[in-house]
Amino acid sequence: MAEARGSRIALDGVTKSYPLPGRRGGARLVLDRVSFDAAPGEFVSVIGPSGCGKSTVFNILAGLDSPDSGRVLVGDGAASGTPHSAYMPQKDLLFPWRTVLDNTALGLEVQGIDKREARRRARELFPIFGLSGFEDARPFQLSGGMRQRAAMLRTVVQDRELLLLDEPFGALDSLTRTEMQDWLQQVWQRYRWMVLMITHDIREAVYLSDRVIVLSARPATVRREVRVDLPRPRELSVVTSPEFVALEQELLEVLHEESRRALAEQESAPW
Ligand SMILES: Nc1ncnc2c1ncn2[C@@H]1O[C@H](COP(=O)(O)OP(=O)(O)OP(=O)(O)O)[C@@H](O)[C@H]1O
Repeated sequence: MAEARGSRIALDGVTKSYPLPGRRGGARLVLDRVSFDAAPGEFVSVIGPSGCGKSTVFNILAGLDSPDSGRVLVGDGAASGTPHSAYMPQKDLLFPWRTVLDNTALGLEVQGIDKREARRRARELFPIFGLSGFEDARPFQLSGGMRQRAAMLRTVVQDRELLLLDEPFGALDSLTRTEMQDWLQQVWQRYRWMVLMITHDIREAVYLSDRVIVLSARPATVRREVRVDLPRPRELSVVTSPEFVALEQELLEVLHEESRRALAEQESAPW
């Protein structure tokens, strides 16, 4: 098992508003003093009602957006200009005209790494990501699970301290999804990346994570943090253990409560 490396990354009192769409003036508060962290080698999931601000949190962590107030901390200091995270968005965004290898090397090329070197580094990971033999294939020749693994390889190969996975398995059928969760659990165990993952699937969050963070209805605040102390490696059958079911139940109750609040809020102020 790899040694966990890197620095703790934290959101410290992050607040963010966006202008109201189609209205002159006025703003919608999306994040309200959100604070949480991830430690090197830790797998943390973020769940919350639809539209509560999860992707906004990721955009801020990835440096794609900036907070109105509050900070992103890396170690003990405020994040500098260098990106510390690699972001895997909801859609796999593989370019259809590029081979799988060229797609997976793209993130490194964008960083300015020589094309041959970028391909060499990406190619090395193909066996781990179950993609050997598909280096020269085009994305349409891959199954849904393989496409997601290719998108994840492109993210991991960038060798950043933090991986941001935004619903990585959201578009997959349930069997493929379970296989991918099992696979990710095994590779994570080997590499011990620091991961923040957005998911709508509580079972997936508990199965994969060391900690689950529940965001409230918008404006998002941290509503609950739950530690998952189930021993690793986790068999798929762990989902039926009483400890697992109790955690799932606790999270389900909080999430339902927040989803109901989000719905009520939307009915009273649909903008
Ligand atoms: N660039 C933007 N400009 C204006 N409003 C935005 C912008 N980005 C997000 N929002 C608004 O902020 C709120 C939170 O959006 P966000 O995508 O972060 O939620 P989410 O929790 O990731 O949603 P979902 O679970 O549906 O993916 C939404 O009301 C959205 O319309």
